[in-house]
Amino acid sequence: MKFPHDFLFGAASASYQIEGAWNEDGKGLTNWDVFSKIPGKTYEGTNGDVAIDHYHRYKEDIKLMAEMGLESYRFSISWARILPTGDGEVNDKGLEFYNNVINECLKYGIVPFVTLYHWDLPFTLEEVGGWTNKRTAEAFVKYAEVCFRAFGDRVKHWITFNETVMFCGLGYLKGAHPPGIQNDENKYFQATHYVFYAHAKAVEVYKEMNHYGEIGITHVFLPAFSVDDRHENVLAARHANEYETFWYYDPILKGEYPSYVVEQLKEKGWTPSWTEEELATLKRNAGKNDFIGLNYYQPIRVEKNNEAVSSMEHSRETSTLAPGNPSFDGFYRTVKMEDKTYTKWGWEISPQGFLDGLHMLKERYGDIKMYVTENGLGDEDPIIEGEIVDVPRIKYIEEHLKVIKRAINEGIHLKGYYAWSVIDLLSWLNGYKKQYGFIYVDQKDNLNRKKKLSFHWYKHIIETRGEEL
Ligand SMILES: C[C@@]1(C(=O)O)OC[C@H]2O[C@@H](O)[C@H](O)[C@@H](O)[C@H]2O1
Repeated sequence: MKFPHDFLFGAASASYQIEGAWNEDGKGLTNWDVFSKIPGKTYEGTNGDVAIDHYHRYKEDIKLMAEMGLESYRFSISWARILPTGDGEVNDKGLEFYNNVINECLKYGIVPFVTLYHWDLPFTLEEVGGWTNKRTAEAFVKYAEVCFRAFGDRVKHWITFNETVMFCGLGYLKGAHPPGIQNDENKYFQATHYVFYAHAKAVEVYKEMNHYGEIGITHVFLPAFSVDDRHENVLAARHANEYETFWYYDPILKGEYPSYVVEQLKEKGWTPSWTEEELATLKRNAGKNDFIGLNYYQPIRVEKNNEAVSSMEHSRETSTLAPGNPSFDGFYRTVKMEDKTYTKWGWEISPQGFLDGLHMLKERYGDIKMYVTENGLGDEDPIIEGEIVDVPRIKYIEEHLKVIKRAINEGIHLKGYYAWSVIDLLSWLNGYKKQYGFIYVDQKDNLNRKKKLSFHWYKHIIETRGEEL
């Protein structure tokens, strides 16, 4: 049986990780341009100054996507190319670049799926408190409106934010991402609230413009499961799902925060300084969301944590979701289990965990449309006689596509799959240690592109609409 005719087979990227041209054509400084140059922050001091030079090679890259038969390309716009100071004057060269990228996609019949914010914040806004300052939320709405007006005639699929838990959690709890603050729960929850408020306002603006496209938000989807049936561990899994999933999806889809978390924030003094107007904005716009995007890589297996957790020191490695760490509030810890399979970076490989998690979402949020906006294998790809033989990636994606087909048959409203990533790109903290792409980029030879084995495999899957899966 094939995937439905309206199911989109896509792949994804992000501006800071592919574009380079960090200071070209009027682009403003971003938080990542600054943070990545602080000694010790990234592996071997890698940064996005050049990345894979997509800014100058986008035509070659999109042509390769067309050769793969890609139906849709998810990419992000760098806010600082459009509004270099965050909320000041528009930079026409920035508009020009993304108009060119969009038109190049459409030339090949590739559907552009645009993320407005994939972690690269104009530095002028970071300097005044970033997402803990309501000015950033208001600036985002202005930026979103500029993009809707400039590109909305051709872009009909919009994602406001990518993985809020990552840029807020790593920015204010683990300190591994800008602004590099550790263990500040008040700033963390405040930042997430202003992001949700900015999202709701952007949805409201978009719908008022009657572009007849669709808009949503993308979250990390990290379903938590207890390691066993012991009551305290079942409670730990519930706690993890409340803080890592419902805190993120409820304000978007229900227009209110999960009471389980709200009550505990009050007890701990971590309640954001939200206003009635902001909460009313969430409520008023919840029903206008067209979809949610799920970035699924793995589930987490949790147990109650009974050891005291002082303010944790974090490293690049502990900040990348590998199991074995206590939660920020010390309530639970993630566990690596003997009977599970893991990547080289300790991420569990669990298509079944995805299916179980999807049913959890359907139970809580009903029939909301969903896209898998990221899924893929970060690996050190085997190179044999000059060919990139990334069989592990093929197997990983194949197993997840099989489960997605099954989920659709079980009534889950899934309408597309975007592999992370379309092309090898810069990892925020890990440089080029692991690759994710269908297209290889030779860091040792002029960033030359080369089709991997998975490129040809995915081309076949798209052509046959996954009939054999
Ligand atoms: C931490 C990490 C990684 O490098 O493995 O997770 C998977 C993927 O998630 C994306 O949202 C990030 O933009 C991209 O850089 C990747 O980041």
